[in-house]
Amino acid sequence: MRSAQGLIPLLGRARAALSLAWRASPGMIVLYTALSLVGGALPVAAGWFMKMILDQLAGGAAVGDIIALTGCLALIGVGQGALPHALTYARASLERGIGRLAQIELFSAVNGFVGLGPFENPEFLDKLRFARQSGSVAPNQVIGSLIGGLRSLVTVVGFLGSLALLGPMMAVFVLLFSVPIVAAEISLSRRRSEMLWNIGPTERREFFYAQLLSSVEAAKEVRLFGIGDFLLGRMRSEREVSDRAKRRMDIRQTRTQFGLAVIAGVVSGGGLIWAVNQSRAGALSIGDITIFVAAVAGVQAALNQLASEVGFTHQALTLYQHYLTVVTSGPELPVAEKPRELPPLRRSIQLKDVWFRYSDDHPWILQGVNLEIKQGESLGLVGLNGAGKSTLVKLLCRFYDPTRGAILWDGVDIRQVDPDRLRGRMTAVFQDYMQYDMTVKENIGLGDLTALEDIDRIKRAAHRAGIAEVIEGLPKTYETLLTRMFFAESDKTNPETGIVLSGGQQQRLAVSRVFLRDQPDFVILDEPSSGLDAEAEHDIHTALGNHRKDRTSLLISHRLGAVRDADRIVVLSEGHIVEEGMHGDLVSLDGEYARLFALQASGYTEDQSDDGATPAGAGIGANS
Ligand SMILES: Nc1ncnc2c1ncn2[C@@H]1O[C@H](COP(=O)(O)OP(=O)(O)OP(=O)(O)O)[C@@H](O)[C@H]1O
Repeated sequence: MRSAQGLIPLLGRARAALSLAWRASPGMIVLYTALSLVGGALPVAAGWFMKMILDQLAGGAAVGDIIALTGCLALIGVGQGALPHALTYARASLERGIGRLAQIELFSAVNGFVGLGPFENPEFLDKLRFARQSGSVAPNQVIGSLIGGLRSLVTVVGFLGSLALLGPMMAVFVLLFSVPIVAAEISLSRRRSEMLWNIGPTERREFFYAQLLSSVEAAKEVRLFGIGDFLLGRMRSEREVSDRAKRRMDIRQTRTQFGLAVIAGVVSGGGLIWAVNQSRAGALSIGDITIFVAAVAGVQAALNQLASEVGFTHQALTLYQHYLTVVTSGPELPVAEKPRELPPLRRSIQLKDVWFRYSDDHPWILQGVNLEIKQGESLGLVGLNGAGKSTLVKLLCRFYDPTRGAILWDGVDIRQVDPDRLRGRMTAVFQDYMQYDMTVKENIGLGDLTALEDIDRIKRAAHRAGIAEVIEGLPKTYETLLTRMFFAESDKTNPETGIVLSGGQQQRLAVSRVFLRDQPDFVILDEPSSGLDAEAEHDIHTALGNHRKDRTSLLISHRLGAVRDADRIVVLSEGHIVEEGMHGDLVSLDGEYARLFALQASGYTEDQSDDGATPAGAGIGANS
């Protein structure tokens, strides 16, 4: 486990957890503390009143005196009965407040990441999982333990004081008994935290298989290839691995706690023998024995409670490290303190000797790429799978920074610009575009929040993406929910509660987000038409072509016909630019592009002459 385990870091985390709890709900903390302190004093008071009643009875006191004492004891009993409910209410309110604030702070921090690095890093994803679990658990645990500890302390001090009056050695003996309990609980919690971290990857894999078995995306292949049992087997064996680790931990814990229970029994039994002997010798009254028994039991229960709270707190604080790491990490990419202005693009976007790899352990994806995209130019980018095209897009959007080299916007390094301003000047359809489980209107409106409520702009964008007609036919047109996830029991059979679009329709919706941004300086289209039928692809490329006209654009497509009308085409291979020029130049060059183009063209021209191959499908969106 990588998190520091020393006392100082733990105290630092405890302070941070308490600070969060205080910011979340100061009033409830005060109420909860007050109720807890009263709750801690009540058992001691009950013990003393019981002792006094018994001593009065044994001494033949007046009935009136005994009734008054009994009345007080009854009142204490009422308090003891009612208090747990008040405590539960206060605790639940406190937990809700802490949970809400922890969630907001965590997701604000996640939202503050500039790029994609953390989201594509498995170690970070593990941290995030623990952070989500521990973000509210630790502050709740610390505040609960602290107040519960105070309450136990009141009980322990009260009873120890009583014990000290009766037999000072017994008080010392019972107190010493607490040391091994607390030490054992801390050791157990440390081991449990380590175990939880170690089984993180196993649990992630188990979760992955469970997702595959239940997700609609995977259901087709799972059934067609008959891999359900195979995945089930893998999920089960991952589960068995994590369960074995947890069982080992449970056995260790049970063994330790059994040992402690034996010691507790010996202490109580020894104490009782001592008290009975003292009573026979006339040194203790019946009432003294009562309070002695209550004190030993009360101190042991309070110490046990205290020790397990310390153990839980230790474990929660160990995992809380992940929460603090996430919320305090700040942006993962450097953000300029005084960002430079980013006026509309006038000259070019330039990649200067750009090298990139995802981490030091990964291979180079881009190797010394030099590329200038002139203002107003449409650039086509082609290359085989894995050549680095989408990676280059990620750098242009500043989802990552180049490992070496720079990307310049009119000569300004994009690292010196506010990332939001940079992205505000672009628009994009990504290869792995999103469909949001929201209404049609929102799905389009998210392309430009200023248009979220501007139905005319949204309709225009839908129209240009060729999806308007489909939307008009939906039960609630632009207000139709594009998911069946949120239906209520009462309307689950009502189609108006949500529909599912086809893959191509979803892609058109993603394209309409591009059309919503009226004046983007730079348009990125990474396989914008991969899921469309031939006619739709033609329509979309024509519309996108118009949208790109006079704008700087980058179009990535494996269908070379779609990029052939670009002003310039660049061929990327294994992280290098290997060819560039216009379609005709590249075909004449007879290199990689010509080879790929001929390969695609042959699929359409089998029964035509070989010369002048113009693939019908490959020519979609072209000037041909
Ligand atoms: N987050 C990541 N971490 C590590 N490696 C990655 C990551 N994303 C992509 N890669 C690797 O980078 C290389 C280039 O991937 P990229 O997606 O840029 O290629 P591409 O040219 O867009 O391919 P395709 O045509 O298949 O979309 C691939 O080898 C891929 O495995």
